[in-house]
Amino acid sequence: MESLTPQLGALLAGVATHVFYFNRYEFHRNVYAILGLFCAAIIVCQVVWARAVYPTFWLAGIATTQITLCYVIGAASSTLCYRLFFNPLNRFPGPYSARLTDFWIASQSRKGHNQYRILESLHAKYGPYVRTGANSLSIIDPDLVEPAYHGSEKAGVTKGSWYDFDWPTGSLWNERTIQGHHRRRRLWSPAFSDKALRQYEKKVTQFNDKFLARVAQVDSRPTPINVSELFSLYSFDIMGSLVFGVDYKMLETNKKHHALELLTEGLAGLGLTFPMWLVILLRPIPFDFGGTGGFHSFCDAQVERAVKMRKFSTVAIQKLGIEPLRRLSTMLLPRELSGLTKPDAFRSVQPDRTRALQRKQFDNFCDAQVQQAVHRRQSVAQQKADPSTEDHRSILYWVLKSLGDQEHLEKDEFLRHDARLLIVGGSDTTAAALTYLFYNLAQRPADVEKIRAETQACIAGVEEWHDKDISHCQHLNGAINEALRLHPPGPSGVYRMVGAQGLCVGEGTFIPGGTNFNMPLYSLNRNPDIYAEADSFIPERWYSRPDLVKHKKAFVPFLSGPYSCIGKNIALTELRTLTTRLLSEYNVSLAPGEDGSRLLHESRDHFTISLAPLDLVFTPIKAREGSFAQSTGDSSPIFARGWRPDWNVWQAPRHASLRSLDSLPEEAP
Ligand code: HEM
Repeated sequence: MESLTPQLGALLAGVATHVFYFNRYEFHRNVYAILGLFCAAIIVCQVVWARAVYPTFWLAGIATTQITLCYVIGAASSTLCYRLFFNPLNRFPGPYSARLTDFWIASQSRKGHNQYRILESLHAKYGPYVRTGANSLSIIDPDLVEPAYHGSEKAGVTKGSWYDFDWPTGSLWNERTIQGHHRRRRLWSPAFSDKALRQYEKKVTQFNDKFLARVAQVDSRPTPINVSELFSLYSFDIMGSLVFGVDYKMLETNKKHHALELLTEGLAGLGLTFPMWLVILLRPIPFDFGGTGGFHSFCDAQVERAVKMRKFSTVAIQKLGIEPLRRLSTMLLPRELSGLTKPDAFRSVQPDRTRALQRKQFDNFCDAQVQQAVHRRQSVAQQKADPSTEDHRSILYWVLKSLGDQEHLEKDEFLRHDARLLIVGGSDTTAAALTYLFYNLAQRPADVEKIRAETQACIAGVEEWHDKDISHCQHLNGAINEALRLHPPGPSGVYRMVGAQGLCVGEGTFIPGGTNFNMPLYSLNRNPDIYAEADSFIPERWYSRPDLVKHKKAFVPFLSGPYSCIGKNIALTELRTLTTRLLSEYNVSLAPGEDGSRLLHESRDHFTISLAPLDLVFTPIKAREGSFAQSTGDSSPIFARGWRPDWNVWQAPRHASLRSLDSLPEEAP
């Protein structure tokens, strides 16, 4: 019995560390310290026992291993027992495996990057509260919207541990405490003031012109346009110009900037909710998979590394056996690569960059832009140049102004993170909103007519109209709301944590303190308890049919409260002005053979949605009103029936300001 005392002690120590530490505190931020302490304890044990207790180093090693194992078993069994029997979250329904591990939900969504769809099916099965992890819930109860977002400060709700993926640095968005977040957001306020927004709108107008030029380029022969891509180019061009003051000219050249390519793939891991301790633990691995690429990228990187090693030593690979690698790649590689034959799969992997590296490159790109913006501002300030030059009006200009004359701002880790945040937050989201809006409008000519009529009434006779002239157009706003409701750009919602005191929701649901939760916007926005005819696109529900919205406060596409979207007004300006411009000149329809199923089913949930293609046809209104429309004896639905080569007899309307773009290449995007 006496000889078992150290093992028993280690077992109890394991239980105690779980009960008094791991189970009570967020330990992921200290994961390195914990690991270091653990390794140090093992080494001390080994050395002390080898010198003082056991006759040989070998025997001391066996004893140390036993003790270590006992400690780990103690901590693991205590965790298991707690999760199975004592966790207060066990009264919430959900898959049994979700009780045990946070890996469950990540493993479910890893293959298809479709977490929001998995959450949708879980809610359909279990109701408004679903257990999705050892300490997390997914909730679509409208009563939670008020404390979670509008009144989060009062309710003690903060951002969840998910936001620590860049810990200990990170952007404004990663700031979890209300005070810390408030402090940082104050710096950004001047960049989003009314005065600044008025200046940004001029830039938005320039990009609207360019967008119409792209469409006009192909409209003399209505050719299908992949609008997912074109709206991405548009929104990224705008964000580059607004944030950094640089025009990347993607709309003119119809070519994606490499940073945009990197952005999409590099952020894929954000849509997977792996436990944060693992993400932080594995981050410094040379392939830098951690920040957001997560476990998935790490696995891809490992496979890639293994494949590269093959080049150096075929003999070694032969000894390892290629078959296990192939199997591993089938399991871990993105779906599009799995199922390929062995050489194909490896050929595809080799030239491909890992997502982690792509993210790193995207970060480098943003850092370089920040550096240039800082230098530009400094040099212009030194020359006392005209402060009304365009560069001065970028978002970074305002932020640098708030920061004052600090030295080496280009190296400011937080500023660099914030610049990346703006690019990501402002481009993907707006592109998604525009794409889904036009997906719906393309199938609803009556809504297009209504929007056209009301916007034209507002801008007719106004020489240079602005967003404020159309911002009250009810059908336009209603259509935008419906697109954001049915297809939220961040479909899985955001991650929040309940304060230590817990939270009472509605009439009697208590969420224990420290619980992480998310409200998947996709499911929340289609909840029949909140909206009548929840799956239908009905713009009128936002103005003349209030009976179709049962909980108005539950509609939060930009969130509300202290953590809400800072770029909401810019986004709405883009959405309203571009839609008005497009619909005033074009009818829109699905391209022949397009039914939107790629967009609906193949878009990937990377926290924001990464869009699959959608082909639309824009047809000049003049053409429709002319003899062709009459010759079919049909009205607007004709455009959904297919493209006819004889449409090319109609000349595209040209905006006077677009003549400079006439030299653009001829091919369709
Ligand atoms: C339709 C377009 C947009 C939608 C639906 C949208 C939605 C959201 C949502 C839901 C959040 C909260 C995220 C969270 O708490 O995790 C957010 C935050 C944010 N958005 Fe947007 N956004 C859009 C456009 C934009 C634009 C154009 C910009 C930039 C100009 C932008 C910049 C930001 C920033 C900086 C944050 C972080 C704010 C903070 O943490 O204080 N967004 N957005």
